[in-house]
Amino acid sequence: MNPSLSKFMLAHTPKSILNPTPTMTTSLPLNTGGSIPALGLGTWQSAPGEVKAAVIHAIEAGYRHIDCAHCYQNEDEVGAALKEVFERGIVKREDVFVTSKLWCTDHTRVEEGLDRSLKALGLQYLDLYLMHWPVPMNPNGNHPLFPKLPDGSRDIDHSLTHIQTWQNLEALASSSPSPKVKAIGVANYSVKYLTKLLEKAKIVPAVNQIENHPYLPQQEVVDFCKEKGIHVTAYSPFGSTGSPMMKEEKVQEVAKKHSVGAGTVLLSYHLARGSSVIPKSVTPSRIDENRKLISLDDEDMQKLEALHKEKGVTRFVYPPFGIDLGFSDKPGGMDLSG
Ligand SMILES: NC(=O)C1=CN([C@@H]2O[C@H](COP(=O)(O)OP(=O)(O)OC[C@H]3O[C@@H](n4cnc5c(N)ncnc54)[C@H](OP(=O)(O)O)[C@@H]3O)[C@@H](O)[C@H]2O)C=CC1
Ligand SMILES: O=C[C@H](O)[C@@H](O)[C@@H](O)[C@H](O)C(=O)O
Repeated sequence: MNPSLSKFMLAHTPKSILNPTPTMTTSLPLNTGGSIPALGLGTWQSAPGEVKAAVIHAIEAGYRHIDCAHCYQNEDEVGAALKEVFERGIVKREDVFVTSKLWCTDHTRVEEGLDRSLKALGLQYLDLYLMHWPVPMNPNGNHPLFPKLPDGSRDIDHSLTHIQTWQNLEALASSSPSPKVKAIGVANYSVKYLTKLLEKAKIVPAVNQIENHPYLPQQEVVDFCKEKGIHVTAYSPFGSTGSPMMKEEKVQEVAKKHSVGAGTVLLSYHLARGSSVIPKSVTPSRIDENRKLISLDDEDMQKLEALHKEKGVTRFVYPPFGIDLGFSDKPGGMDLSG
């Protein structure tokens, strides 16, 4: 085609055609050659007794991505839900993207941690296995998940670093003949920790799952991940428990402009940035509502991107590890970056 004609057509093509409206099953590429569905169901703090119904409802409603973790203490119920949807023929195993995470007390026994999650979930393989935090904790402490020292602080295991944990995950991902994980990644990694990891890594993490919303855009992490080919998944998109971000005035203004709910704006913000997003709900009507995504325009994004400067950076999820994880909004603590 004549180059000036193609330039003209590009300039006059509606933006909606160039950037089609994302849908919940829009697939985003991973550096493994695979892909991840743009929207997943979160399961943290989804109580046993509620999470099975939530997962079944989500799959029936079209979700194809479930975010789990051993630490959530509900993987057996998620597994029961998956068993049911597979048996009822609603979806096949290969049509659902299942993520789980290696908990901090399992850094010295990654295969055991993985096998425990696979057993609870009733699966032969995971689509993605993440290191939940770059912080090893005592595997033989006074609590299986949250061991503490007598002074009440978290019982950190200083016998290994997150880099050794990553090397053990790499071995799992490259085991033959068929690895039990299709992809490995990390969560809660700052640029500082990622830089140290990449110096030694043979496999670049497929994903970095981080807290992300307009009060905590983490632009430096998102940009760094993009440069290194690491996909970002945004967690706590509504500001976690009680969804405080939904009340934000500017979010509501954007929602009103597009005649959608505040949740749609908060989820669509990540799609506009090339990230996937994993809202949690155990409420059927909200699980349905959270499927809706739209294309936000530059004006909307500018408004949302200015929010953390106007209101201050706010991080809703920051466990008391006592460790400096390299995030500029949370200085202090021991440096374990290696
Ligand atoms: N890697 C990590 O360290 C972390 C990962 N995650 C993952 O991300 C997921 C999402 O983050 P999470 O912290 O749970 O919080 P979210 O930001 O997803 O918010 C969840 C809260 O919002 C409510 N909610 C959901 N949808 C709506 C709606 N449409 N209208 C009003 N309220 C709504 C939920 O209530 P209800 O359920 O009662 O409907 C719940 O109280 C987690 O579940 C987990 O899978 C989260 C934190 C850390
Ligand atoms: O994924 C969710 C969060 O990371 C959660 O697992 C942690 O915040 C945990 O409750 C902790 O206290 O360390």
